[in-house]
Amino acid sequence: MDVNRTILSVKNITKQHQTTQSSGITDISFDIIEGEIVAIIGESGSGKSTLLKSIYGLLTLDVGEVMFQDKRVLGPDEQLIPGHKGMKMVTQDFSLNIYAKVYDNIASMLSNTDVKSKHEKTLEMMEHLHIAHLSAKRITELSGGEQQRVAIAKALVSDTRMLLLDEPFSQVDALLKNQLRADLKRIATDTGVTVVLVSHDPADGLFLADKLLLMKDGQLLQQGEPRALYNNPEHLYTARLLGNANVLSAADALTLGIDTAGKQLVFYPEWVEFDAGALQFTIKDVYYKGFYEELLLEANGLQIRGVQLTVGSGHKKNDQVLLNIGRYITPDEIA
Ligand SMILES: Nc1ncnc2c1ncn2[C@@H]1O[C@H](COP(=O)(O)OP(=O)(O)OP(=O)(O)O)[C@@H](O)[C@H]1O
Repeated sequence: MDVNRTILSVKNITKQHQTTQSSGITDISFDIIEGEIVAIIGESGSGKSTLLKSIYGLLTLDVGEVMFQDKRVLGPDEQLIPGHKGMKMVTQDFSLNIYAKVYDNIASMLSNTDVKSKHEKTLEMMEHLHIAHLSAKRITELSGGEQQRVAIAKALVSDTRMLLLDEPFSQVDALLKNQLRADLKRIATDTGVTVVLVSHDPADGLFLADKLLLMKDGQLLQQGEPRALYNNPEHLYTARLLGNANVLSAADALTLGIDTAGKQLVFYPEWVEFDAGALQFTIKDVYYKGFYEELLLEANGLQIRGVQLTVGSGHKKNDQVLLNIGRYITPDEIA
């Protein structure tokens, strides 16, 4: 039997920062199941970091509570070292001792009462993170990606059940990013640890997460499994954040023969069928992207962006093409 055990429960939490404008997070509630990877995503200033810090016990909440393994997470006014010992947060600066060796950075998290077990656990964690070969290197000798693995190993070695990651891929280039995303997924599966990460790049969430939490203006706008949210966004914000959504007004939709009953028409470029249907568009521009081309299409001043074709499909600038908007949604208008 599949037993889904809640490891974290966020109950109606509100935290307003002391500024003249309203800022922070308002009345947020959700549960996280043990072993899940959860990504908190949203535009800049939407409250992602405030939420992560609240979960970790770094902020004194105005209202509500965070329960980790059925115990309330205490805030900074209640205990000197915030949080809970089963949770660890890895921040963007990694907080490593840069002069110490990789091994010592990780081992320093364990007590000396059982030196043999300390050594074994450190070795085991380095194996898990694929950094055993770096054991004797100093942090200053490592790349950004390697430092990140050491930081995660350090966070996980002391029986951590939940890993909180603040923008884990912000320090690495695009090539390494895919590798690190895949690594993080593997590590979570191998160790069974629950991961909560904050990212300004929704692609991280789509790639990695079992569950997305979409923040907007300090509120939890939508939550759910990435594929479900991508395919059925309740709000325009969700479609814009997760995909390269095209948005047309109801009046513009009508000119294309689509009656949206006054709502905006939203569709991803991959929902547009090419050389099909009866909508005649002009190719206004072709953007070369390597193994594919992206088109800018226009009809009567209406533009459709992001439709992709494989290179060599034969379509070029100023060609007339027929399109069919094979699928669209008319989500609620939270911009
Ligand atoms: N310590 C603070 N004092 C005052 N206001 C704050 C503080 N921290 C955050 N805020 C404000 O609270 C709101 C949410 O900020 P937060 O950092 O949580 O958002 P975010 O989604 O993580 O943003 P970003 O992606 O830019 O890091 C913003 O309006 C921000 O200016």
